[in-house]
Amino acid sequence: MEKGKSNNKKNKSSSSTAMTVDQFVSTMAPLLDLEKEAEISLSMSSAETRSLDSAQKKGSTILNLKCADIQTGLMGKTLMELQSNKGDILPPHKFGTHDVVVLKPNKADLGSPALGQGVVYRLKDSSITVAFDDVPEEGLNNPLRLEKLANEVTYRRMKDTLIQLSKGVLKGPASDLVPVLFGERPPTMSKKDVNFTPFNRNLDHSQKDAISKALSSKNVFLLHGPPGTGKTTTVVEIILQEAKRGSKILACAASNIAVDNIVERLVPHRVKLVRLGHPARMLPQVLDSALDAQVLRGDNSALANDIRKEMKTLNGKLLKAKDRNAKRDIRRELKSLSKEERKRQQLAVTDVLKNADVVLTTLTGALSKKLDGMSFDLVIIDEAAQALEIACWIALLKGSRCILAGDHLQLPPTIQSVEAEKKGLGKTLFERLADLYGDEITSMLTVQYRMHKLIMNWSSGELYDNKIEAHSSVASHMLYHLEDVKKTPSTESTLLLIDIAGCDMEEKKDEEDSTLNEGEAEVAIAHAKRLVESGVRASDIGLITPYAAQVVFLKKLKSNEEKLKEMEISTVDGFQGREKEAIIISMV
Ligand SMILES: Nc1ncnc2c1ncn2[C@@H]1O[C@H](COP(=O)(O)OP(=O)(O)OP(=O)(O)O)[C@@H](O)[C@H]1O
Repeated sequence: MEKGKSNNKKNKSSSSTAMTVDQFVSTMAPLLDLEKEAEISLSMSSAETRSLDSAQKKGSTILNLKCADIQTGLMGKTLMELQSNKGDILPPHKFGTHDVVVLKPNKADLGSPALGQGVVYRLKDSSITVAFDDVPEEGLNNPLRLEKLANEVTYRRMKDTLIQLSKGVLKGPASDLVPVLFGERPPTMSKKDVNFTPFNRNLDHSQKDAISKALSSKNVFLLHGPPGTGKTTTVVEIILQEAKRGSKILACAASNIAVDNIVERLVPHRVKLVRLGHPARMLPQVLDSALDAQVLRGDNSALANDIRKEMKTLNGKLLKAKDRNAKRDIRRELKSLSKEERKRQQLAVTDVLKNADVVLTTLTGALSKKLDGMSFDLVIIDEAAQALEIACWIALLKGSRCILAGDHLQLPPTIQSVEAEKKGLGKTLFERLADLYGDEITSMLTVQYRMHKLIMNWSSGELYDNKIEAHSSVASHMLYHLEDVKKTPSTESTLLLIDIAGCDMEEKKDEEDSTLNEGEAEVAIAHAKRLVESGVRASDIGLITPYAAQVVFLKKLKSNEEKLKEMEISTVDGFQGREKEAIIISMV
């Protein structure tokens, strides 16, 4: 690390980015309200949405669906698959997995009651699967519609956290951490280098350095991970080392998928962990680690079950009893059993959480009542540069030390309200701390395992001071090195630019004011076909674009191409953190 540079950075920024707790709370509270309003106006509940058709055009409603399949699974939830009554693919929409939705009769009035409320579990071009807690009982044989709800719970939770921060956190687990994160007290590191024996034998030098520094940090550490440099790999090793030291850890990320990614990589190491959250939001392979699943396996759950059986017998007796005194006695017994049952259920949850060395959840999930009163030795946040600072505080208030992993030079969190964004809602804690303390608390990973060096060189030069090197496994990797791929003009270039200027391919706007270019979309699909014809598997190709309207149009073109069925199409944001052998970008 360059010392001089770190000091520079610190001096420059302490004045420009230091912020007191009070300033933070008073700036953020109104911005959160703006953001909430913007999100509500995007959803169905908006007063501006006067008709169902306009709601469908906005993408917040999908009309005219049929129930194609119902299954039970997922810890007692009902999974319902819905398809369009009108054709093979769903109309353009803005539903995403994990969104909260309501199911209604297709033609029911805007404000009419729902048949059921659930969480989007799976999305395909032709169907959408929703997980309901209870099966909607009637109306499923008629046409249906789905409406997207604004996620008000998340805002309430963030507001609660601001209130907690504003009340002062002199007591509580984070009392020593807060002053450091607001620049009132300097961060500290243990004097001695921490040596460790890695669980992962493949760690590179920059990963090992970062881990050692993370383990010696006493209050805050930033793990800066440029694309493909093994940030999550490093986070997993830090968690394992900390668990080995006896720390109780809360590990979070902004998105469910990022949390599951960590769970998946921890499970083989048999560390005692629990994943908190709605099972419909988890990857199938981590469900075994879910709190719900572990609670069901616990002794107290078995006891609660026995009590429920006993109550059932007693209820039967109560129905048959004639004598008033006997009835009174049974009722009394039922009441005490019911209390005992509730207690056992709560204990079952507490047992699992107390027993775990690592608790994993999304940032907003960390405000779950189940974690009330619990404190952690360490809070680790992955994807921290994509999370709102307020969301980070939900987790941070539960711990005395924190490690944030991310890359503030990649995409920031998505913000709906232009005004809130301008006024600073999107400035992340990661960025603020990087400005405030710089190299003093940061390690950057410098070996990347994703890209050919020619692709990497641009970002390394522009953003990372030319410090990134490509690992030998990828440095010269070409598409035609893949099994069964032929050397053709499409597979022998590392980076291919196709200029469509002057080709009569004009941009246009869709009803939502999103931009698309149909001609360019055809060029992109044609290139994907050439790659597949050269032997590249469609599932190894990702087609990304900055505009939602272009995604919709590309998907429409793809639906006519059998060979491209397994190719993923997504917005750029939606793809961040993923990897494919070949990426086609439609810039529009
Ligand atoms: N030391 C290593 N040796 C070999 N492969 C590695 C090493 N570290 C990471 N990788 C590989 O590099 C890829 C990216 O790793 P990981 O998912 O941890 O990166 P990341 O930095 O979190 O990614 P993103 O850029 O999406 O944030 C993975 O395929 C991983 O297995």
